[in-house]
Amino acid sequence: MNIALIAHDRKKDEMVNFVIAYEPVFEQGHQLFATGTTGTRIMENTKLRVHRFMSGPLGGDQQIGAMVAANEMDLIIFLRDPLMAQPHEPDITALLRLCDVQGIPVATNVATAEILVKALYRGDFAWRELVHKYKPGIEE
Ligand SMILES: O=C(CO)COP(=O)(O)O
Repeated sequence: MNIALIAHDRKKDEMVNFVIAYEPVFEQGHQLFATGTTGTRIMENTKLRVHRFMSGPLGGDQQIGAMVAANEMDLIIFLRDPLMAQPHEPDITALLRLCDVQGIPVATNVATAEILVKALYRGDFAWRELVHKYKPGIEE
């Protein structure tokens, strides 16, 4: 499963603590992706390997969005800061919109993230493997 982890600045500690708590689940054969600073913080605090895209304000959300558009991202945990405006708000909205276009499970707070990670552990997202297997190639 390809999993994206994204957190705004005032949510980064929460994200790091969350990933530490569920590290045994995340290390079970999943590929982890993150925006730049979030990924760095996770790698500094866990043994997990994370593919880091650009920082969010510089286009990282859009890079993850490109994977979602291609139906290559399976699960997103995006701890947004609901109390601070972000300069790249349009990118954030676009990413969440693409999740709705493709029907990708996305959590925007830690309570929902916990439910999704427990579902991941149970194998509830195994259907996504079929999506990968039968995903049509790029049309001519
Ligand atoms: O801004 C972000 C998501 O919108 C997060 O970016 P960073 O992980 O680089 O701080």
